[in-house]
Order: sequence, then C-alpha cells, then structure tokens
Amino acid sequence: MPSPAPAAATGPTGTAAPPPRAMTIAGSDSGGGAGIQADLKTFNALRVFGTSAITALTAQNTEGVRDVHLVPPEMVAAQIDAVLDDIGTDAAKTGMLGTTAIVEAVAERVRFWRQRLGPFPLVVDPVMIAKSGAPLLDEPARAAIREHLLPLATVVTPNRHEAEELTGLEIRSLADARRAAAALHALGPAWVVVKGGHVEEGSAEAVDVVFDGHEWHELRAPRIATRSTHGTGCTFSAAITAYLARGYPVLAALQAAKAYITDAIRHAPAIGRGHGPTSSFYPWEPGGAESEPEGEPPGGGRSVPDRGGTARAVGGERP
Ligand SMILES: Nc1ncnc2c1ncn2[C@@H]1O[C@H](COP(=O)(O)OP(=O)(O)O)[C@@H](O)[C@H]1O
Ligand SMILES: Cc1ncc(COP(=O)(O)O)c(N)n1
Repeated sequence: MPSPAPAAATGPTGTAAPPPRAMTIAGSDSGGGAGIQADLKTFNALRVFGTSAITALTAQNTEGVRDVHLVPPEMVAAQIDAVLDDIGTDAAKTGMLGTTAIVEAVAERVRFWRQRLGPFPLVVDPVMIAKSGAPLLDEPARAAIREHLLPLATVVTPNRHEAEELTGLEIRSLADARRAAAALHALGPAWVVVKGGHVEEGSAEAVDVVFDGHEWHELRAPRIATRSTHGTGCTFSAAITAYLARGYPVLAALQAAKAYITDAIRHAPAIGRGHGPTSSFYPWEPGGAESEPEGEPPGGGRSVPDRGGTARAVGGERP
C-alpha cells in the first residue's frame, strides 16, 4: 500500500477543526495543583487548547514552596512571542509574575500582540503570596501590576489579601469587598472580581463580588469545608479565561467559572499532606459534567462580537 502523502511543509498540520485557544503566563508549580499546571489542566477540561509562557519555576508541593527560580524577562517575552506569532490566542491570563521586570515585559508584549492580533481578552490574577505563605511577587512589583497590568485587564481577580494590597483598604466584609472592587475598577480593568474565599470565612457561602463600573453582581456558591484549596484562584481564573476563549460574554464566563471551581473543590482528590489540589478533571468523572454547560455558550459562542469587540468587554487601554 502506498504510504499517505506527507503533510505539506507549510500551513496547519492537523485536520480537525481548530479549538478555541488560551494562553497562561504564570509560574510552574511542581506539585501540579496551582500555576501553569492548574491552568493547562483547566483549559483542557474545558475543551480549550492551552499554551503557556513560564515566568518562574517553583519547587513546591501541597505543604509549601521550597525554592523559586525566576525566568529572565526576555525569555518570558520570547515564549509569548513564539506562541502568539504562530498559534495566536482567543484569550490569555496572567498568574505568578515575580518581579517588576517580568510584569513590565508581559504588559509590553500584551500591548504589542493586541495591536497585531486584535484585542484578545486578558484575565489578570494578581498572585502575590502562596496559601502556604511564600511570597510569589516581590514588593515593588505590586505597584507595577497596578500601573502596567490592571489597565490592560478585561477581568482582574484578586483574593482578599491581594485586593487589600492593591487598594490599601481593609476587607472584613462583603461591603468592604465592594468598596475595594470600586477602587480597583478605577485603576483600569473592565471587570473586577474580588474573590470571597477569605472574606467572611465563617459564612455558609463563598461569595465573590463583581463590578463592571456600572453594575454589581455576586457569584455565590456553598462554602465547602475542606483543606483542598491549593490553586483555587489559579483554577478559577483559568476557567474564566477558557470560557472567554470560547466566546462567552464576561458575566456568563464568570458564572460558568464559579460553577467549575466549586465542583473542582467539591471533587478534590486526596493528594499530598498539606493543602491538596482541586479536581480539574471532574467533568470527566461519572456524572461529573453537571456544571459544564453544553452546546452554544450564552450569547451565541465564538462568533459573538462581544469576544473581542467592545472596549468594556475586552478591557484595558482606555483612550
Ligand atoms: N472553601 C470553599 N468553598 C467554596 N468555594 C471556595 C472555597 N474557597 C474558595 N472558594 C472559591 O474559589 C475561588 C477562588 O477564591 P480564593 O480561594 O479566595 O482565591 P485564592 O486562591 O486566590 O486565594 C472563588 O470563587 C472563591 O469563592
Ligand atoms: C506557581 C504558583 N502560582 C500560583 C500559586 C498560588 O496558589 P495558592 O494561593 O493556592 O497557593 C502558587 N502557589 N504557585
């Protein structure tokens, strides 16, 4: 039998329809529960093709961070360029960035590639400290996130501590979280989500406060009593990014991501001696697809102009 003709030397090599694409710019967690690893697993579970630019290696497990090795900013930029030049992306997210130089390099490349490719959505998860207590962003880089990255963000997803650091406000209640969300919105992101994992921790629900500059929303879900919360913020922001890549309007992406993270926490596997990871793959477990809406996303899917269309939906770079 003649062997099949070799693939052409140029052009796409696959034959299946291209899936939505999402890129994560974040640190590696050797323990697999947070960072790049959590992001790529989440993209995969939500049927989005994931790409990555690694900002740092961490020697980490469920008990803590043992060591951090930062990637030179030029190498972070080179990874972003290599991916976006060839593969492109339908959405991107940032996680652990480490230093001012890396924050600045990422912001510069996002601005550059948005001009080339069109204004793809960017989710900024302003990671500062690991749950285990290790710093993942140095002190001066907090100002760089405020100055350079927040103005580019379609969605910013600080937890309680990060929202306090970025605004200087103390957050003890949902009312405080709302005040912080308004202050963060003034720094430039189109949408702000102040996550409630660490707000009113004794309450029956984990409530995230959402503000788009005009309207207030809340993402509510039962609070699950568990130690398996390593990487919840990474998984949540990756799910938002995946749903944005699939064309969901922002609020629908936030709601779908909240359902996903809640189920991922609920189905967490027993792994490690410390704060264990969540389950990114529960949609594939028997009966596990309950929070994964099937069919066309709300608003009509990838063709909706909302995906990259309006400044408010995509965010950042105000005139
Ligand atoms: N114990 C929990 N039960 C249910 N949802 C939770 C729990 N802890 C956190 N969440 C949710 O997980 C998401 C990530 O929040 P959070 O843990 O505050 O982020 P981070 O990992 O950045 O500290 C949010 O939607 C939050 O409400
Ligand atoms: C590489 C990397 N990125 C992000 C986090 C935050 O996750 P968590 O707050 O759950 O420790 C982490 N621990 N490691």
